Amino acid sequence: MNTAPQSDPPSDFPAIAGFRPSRLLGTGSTARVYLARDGEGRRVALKVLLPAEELQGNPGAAEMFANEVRMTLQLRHPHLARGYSGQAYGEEAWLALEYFREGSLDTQLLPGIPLPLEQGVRILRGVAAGLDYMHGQGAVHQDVKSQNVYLDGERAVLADFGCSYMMGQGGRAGGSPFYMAPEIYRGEGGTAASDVYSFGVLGYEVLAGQRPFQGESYEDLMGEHLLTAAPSLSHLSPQVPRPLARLLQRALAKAPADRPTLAELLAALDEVAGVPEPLSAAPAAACTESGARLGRHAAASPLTSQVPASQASASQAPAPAPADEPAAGGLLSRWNPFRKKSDPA
Ligand SMILES: Nc1ncnc2c1ncn2[C@@H]1O[C@H](COP(=O)(O)OP(=O)(O)OP(=O)(O)O)[C@@H](O)[C@H]1O
Repeated sequence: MNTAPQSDPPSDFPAIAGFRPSRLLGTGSTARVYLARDGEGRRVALKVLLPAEELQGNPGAAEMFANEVRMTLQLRHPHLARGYSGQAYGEEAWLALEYFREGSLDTQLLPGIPLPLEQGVRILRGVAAGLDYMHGQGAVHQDVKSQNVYLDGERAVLADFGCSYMMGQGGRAGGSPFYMAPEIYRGEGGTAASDVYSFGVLGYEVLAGQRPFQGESYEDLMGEHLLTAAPSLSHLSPQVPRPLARLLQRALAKAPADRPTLAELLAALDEVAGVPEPLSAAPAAACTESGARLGRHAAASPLTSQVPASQASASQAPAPAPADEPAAGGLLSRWNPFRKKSDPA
């Protein structure tokens, strides 16, 4: 049942046919995000490309947004943000996706304070499962970070596919400086192993309450990611079982080939979680196909091509019934001073 108030939305809100925006959730580097009701009365996060005058310092923004629309509508997994519909191109490009009322993980993290082990492991398992699915589809995420992980009760969901691409089709290297693998700093293309590296940084953030490298500028961080060995996670956070701590530390190996696979990481996380049916082995509820793996980190060739804009704007999918809107709220304001996406290539 549509319980949306019938009053008109404020006039400075976008007029996207079929949606009633009610408030601004936030503004990113490419889009403004509104809480809105769609035609079925469900709550959605409605992402709308920023107007051209606001994108002038960011020439690749429209392309990045188009990419995000296509990838979000294409990928289907319980631990990836669900896209409902969108329009990839044009000045009024937009994307309607699953709304996460609890907000993103970064707002729940306090510097220096790890999450309780059980909660941290649950979050990491979810992210690893979503990422593993992406890799199986031939895609790389390229921007795994706590700001792009959303929480929905016990479910952790990886979102924001603006930097993602299908490896078979090529794309630009990118990411966020606290999380970027050495090869990305060197301007090489991102691979599944680069995502594993970013996942390792996320692992430290969640389980140790701090990122492994803390530089205060882009250059400092580049030096640390390229040259400094990651601190021991067991030392930083003795409550993390040794095998998992060692694996997460190995995810930060400078050479991509020395990093563990997501399957190895998932198995270690499953072990700590003590799950009877490992998430690593569970079928992805919403997936129709799965990809064969090529080598340790390589993804299969893409099983599906990117959704063309014409299809993207028509794509619709059923969604869970929305819960009541809560008071949004995290414990902290954003913890990442380096918000700009970089493209060192
Ligand atoms: N699906 C969602 N559910 C709830 N809130 C969301 C959702 N998507 C985005 N938001 C909110 O909107 C803000 C802007 O999101 P967006 O993804 O555009 O940018 P970002 O990830 O914060 O930054 P950047 O685009 O620079 O990476 C987020 O910080 C978050 O507060």
